[in-house]
Amino acid sequence: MHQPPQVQFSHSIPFRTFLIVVGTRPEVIKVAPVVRRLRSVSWASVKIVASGQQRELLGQTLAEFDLKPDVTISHRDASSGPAQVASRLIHRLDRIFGEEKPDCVLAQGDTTTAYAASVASFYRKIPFAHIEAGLRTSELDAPFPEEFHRRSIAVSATLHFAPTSAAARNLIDENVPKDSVVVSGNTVIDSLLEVAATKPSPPPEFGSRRMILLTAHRRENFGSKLRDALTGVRAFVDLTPDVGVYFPVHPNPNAREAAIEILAGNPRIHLVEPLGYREMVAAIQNSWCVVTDSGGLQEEAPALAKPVLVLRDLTERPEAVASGVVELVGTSREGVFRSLDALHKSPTKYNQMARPVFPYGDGHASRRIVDALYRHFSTAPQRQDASIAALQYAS
Ligand SMILES: CC(=O)N[C@H]1[C@@H](OP(=O)(O)OP(=O)(O)OC[C@H]2O[C@@H](n3ccc(=O)[nH]c3=O)[C@H](O)[C@@H]2O)O[C@H](CO)[C@@H](O)[C@@H]1O
Repeated sequence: MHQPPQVQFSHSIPFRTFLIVVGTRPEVIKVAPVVRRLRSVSWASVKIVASGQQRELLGQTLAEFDLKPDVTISHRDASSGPAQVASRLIHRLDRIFGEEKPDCVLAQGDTTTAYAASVASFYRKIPFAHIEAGLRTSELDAPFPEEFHRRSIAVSATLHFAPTSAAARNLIDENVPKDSVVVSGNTVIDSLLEVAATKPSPPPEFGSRRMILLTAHRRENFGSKLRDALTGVRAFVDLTPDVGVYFPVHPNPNAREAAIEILAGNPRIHLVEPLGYREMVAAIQNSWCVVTDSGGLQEEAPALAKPVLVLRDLTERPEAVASGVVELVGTSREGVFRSLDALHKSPTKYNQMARPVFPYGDGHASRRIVDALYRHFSTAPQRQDASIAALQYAS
């Protein structure tokens, strides 16, 4: 595996304090390696702020990665549209940033939490470092509201950690200063490879049947799109006796109701509660293929040599599509049925898609990120724009 260039820590830098803001399961999975690495260096301290955007999944995932939030934002108000969550969080984070006075705020991805953290940092003039920067679809509302969040974050961030060269190019095309962009790889591959190496056991339902690992919960698919897609999966499984489905169902009621209504009642379809990350990695490793609208699974499954059918028309992760191991199949019932059937009927097609490819990283993204933070803070005075050489790496 390619090793990233080592930064020579030839002189010490003043001690720096970082706040990492997380709100959802995938953010924890993706920031955990960065937190661990920042905690292993002598020049930094890091605190975790839990935004509570996803309450149960956030707590479970933090515990699984042995992380405890230093500050937890509790929500008494139950209203949960993106506007309410964003406005509450900007207000609360502003107070926290004012009290903590960190040298830098970090957040990952494109959630309302990451967006609110970037806005609150901007108002406080605190440098903001964005992990998983530069992902883009061509449409501002797909995915909704994540595409808007990530484009907005790019406007004010000081450092942009792009997972791929294409993501870095997207940023530069939007006039983000080149020297503030670092191609780091995606930290999800750090977490994935670490967990996969421990060889977690597959869920008992897997047996010897070909298992489709299914996840579906994107806001823009709720309603008829999700129902159509699940109907396509159901029709395929009803007609194909050697195939089963394993579906960890997201707690969102829109996802849950559709899953139960359309998929319950076939003994080869297993609807289960959300999995811990170890169980999830085992489920990917032992699946026949992955059918999903998730972003993270499009990154993880190719690294574990599993074909992915994506229940969307667009993706901000085109690299694995270009490699031929991920296919965008949309959400129509015929399209989903046809794609599963083609994969089942053609061993050649299956084998072409079941290859390990690593377009999103090599497992060393967190090291590149912490090295880049070191470079930035060893040269830049506090609270000033970044000047950092773009690190390129061969994936
Ligand atoms: C399409 C899109 O905009 N997706 C964004 C969304 O993530 P994303 O769509 O990946 O969010 P998901 O909730 O699907 O989470 C995926 C992650 O959770 C794991 N998993 C999933 C199910 C389960 O039962 N147990 C479990 O551990 C998966 O292996 C994966 O690592 O927020 C992320 C964090 O900001 C961003 O990086 C993504 O760009």
